[in-house]
Amino acid sequence: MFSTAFLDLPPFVAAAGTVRLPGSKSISNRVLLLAALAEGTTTVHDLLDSDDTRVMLDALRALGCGVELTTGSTVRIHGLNGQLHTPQATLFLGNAGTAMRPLTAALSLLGGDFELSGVPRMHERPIGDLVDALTQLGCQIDYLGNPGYPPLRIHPVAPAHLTLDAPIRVRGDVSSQFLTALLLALPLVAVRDITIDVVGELISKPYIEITLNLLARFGIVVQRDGWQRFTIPAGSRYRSPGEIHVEADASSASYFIALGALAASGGALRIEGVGAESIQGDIRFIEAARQMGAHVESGPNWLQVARGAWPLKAIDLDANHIPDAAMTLAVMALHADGPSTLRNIASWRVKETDRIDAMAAELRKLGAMVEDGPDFIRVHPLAAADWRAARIKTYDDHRVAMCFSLAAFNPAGLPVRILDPHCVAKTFPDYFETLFTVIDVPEVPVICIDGPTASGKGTLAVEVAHELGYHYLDSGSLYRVTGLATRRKGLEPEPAYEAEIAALAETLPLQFVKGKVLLDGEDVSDAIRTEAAGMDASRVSALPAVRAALLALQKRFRRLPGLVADGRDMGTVIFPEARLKVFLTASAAQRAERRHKQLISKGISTTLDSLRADLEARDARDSSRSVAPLKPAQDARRLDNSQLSIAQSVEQVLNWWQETQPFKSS
Ligand SMILES: O=C(O)C1=C[C@@H](OP(=O)(O)O)[C@@H](O)[C@H](O)C1
Ligand SMILES: C=C(OP(=O)(O)O)C(=O)O
Repeated sequence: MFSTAFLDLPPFVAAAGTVRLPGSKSISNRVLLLAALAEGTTTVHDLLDSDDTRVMLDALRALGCGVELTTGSTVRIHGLNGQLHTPQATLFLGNAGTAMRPLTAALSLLGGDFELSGVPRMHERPIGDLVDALTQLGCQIDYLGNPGYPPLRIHPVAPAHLTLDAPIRVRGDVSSQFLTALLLALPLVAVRDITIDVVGELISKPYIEITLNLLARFGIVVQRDGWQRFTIPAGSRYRSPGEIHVEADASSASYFIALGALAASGGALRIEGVGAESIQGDIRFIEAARQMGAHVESGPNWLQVARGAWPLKAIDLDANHIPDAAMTLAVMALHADGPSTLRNIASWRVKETDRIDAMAAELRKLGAMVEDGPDFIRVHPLAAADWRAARIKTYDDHRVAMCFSLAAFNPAGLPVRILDPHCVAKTFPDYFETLFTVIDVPEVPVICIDGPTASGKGTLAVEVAHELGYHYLDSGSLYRVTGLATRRKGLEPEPAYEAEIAALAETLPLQFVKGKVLLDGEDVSDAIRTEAAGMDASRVSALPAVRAALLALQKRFRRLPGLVADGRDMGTVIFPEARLKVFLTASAAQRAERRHKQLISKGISTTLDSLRADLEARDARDSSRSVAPLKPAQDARRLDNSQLSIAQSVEQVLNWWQETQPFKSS
């Protein structure tokens, strides 16, 4: 997951390959709650691991439910059998509607004292219609903030005091989750038939199908009269199915379906974990994508997508049945042959953010003309000349972030900046990493930081990489590791062994993991940092065959979303086309002092004078060697950090990087 302030996506040109998507949020949280209410143990396979499921799992644990995390994405839930072990809890439910609404209903009926709260936006998302329905039953719920919204306090009520004989009326026109919550919870008290009447036009209907389907898997067969009346038969009891598999998330699939529809070439994009037979209503996104021209094939638990019509065909769609996935259509609409309209989407206004406003504002930043109203959005196509490189605000809404990643696919070849990319953690923490496995870009960004020994380039490069979410290549350590591997093989770092050392370098089993350098899995970070190892590194790096062998290895580090490479010849030899090259220097006195401190802190004794003499000798050798001598690239920016703090150097490099980007501040 990217926890950076922003993530820059270079322009995409093609997409191909296979993605396996994480589990459905809607199924995961329903299954967790049902398993917790049921008798017996339920093993849940392929459970989504994200913010929304984490708050549900934490809540279940706080209620005394046994939650066993087994291998990978499998979780074992030991059901409460309708009996609370802990009838008192304060639960934080983040921004998970699928936790807040169903838990409110279940806890109101289970009897106990509970406080339910969430993130500030959750306290702006309505729950009044559900509370009204529960109050008709005799439940006691107080609003702790604004009436009609969380946070809530739930008081215990004896089952005998519940009024179950009259139909329970619930409004369905703000969120279907209120009806889902009642359907999931009422079997707890089904001593007689319990009827729910839906008032107003029910929205997001396919989510009710998911609820009914999963209730049936847990032994509860709800009788229904269309979308108006639902009856839970007397004597209904949750029975664990023992094992249950969670399908991949159909809404998450929409971003990859769209990508397949947009990508010009590169072959088809295969999506695994969900197919057209899914129980999730959002799978009907594929009908809309096909209508716009996408080629979508499907089989058991897979989809395959390729570009069909181009430009895409404009669409005019009542998108009430696919409220989440429909946002993706709004970005596809930029490539259509006319304006596209998504209708009947008023519920967008009460989700993670006001999604109609958010989509309209951010699409406009890209240059698009957008019309919007209380329950619709109309997006006009965007001509190549009108696209702008935008900084996309994400409003802590995972779907805004994921939708706008698709804007990196544009005919103007512009990058897109996604602010606060970590918001995808709500339902798809590794969204960007997954995206990067299937997209093709003309140029992966790279920043080179070269400079003499002990200039602080490693620290600077690590920090810059951290700020941008980029990969990091410590090329100096490649030579150090090669030097170490050379010694371990019993060879001298001399020209006489050049061929053997080059062969060794070519297949170096090297990884940089969390600031550590691993050689064949062994942490050699300290072993390669001794002065002797530095000398060996300098000697092997002067061997042309070794440099050639390490060249390909170094280039392989250049992966999305970008790379910060530090060394001596990153800008001159390895990545000469890099858009930003920094040549970092500091006075020999300063560098000797820093190195001295570093070694002392590691318990290695040395003197300042000898260090300075070594540094100067090494500088002379590195800048006079015939192969790739240490010198700034012609187009390098020089940074003397003798008088700068690390933070100031980082800021300077980031500012230079920013100057190479087309984003306007907006
Ligand atoms: O029941 C569910 O799992 C959901 C129902 C929908 O909400 P509304 O019914 O509020 O539209 C949907 O947007 C949400 O992401 C998940
Ligand atoms: C609306 C959404 O979430 P929630 O389950 O919190 O309602 C969503 O995931 O798009």
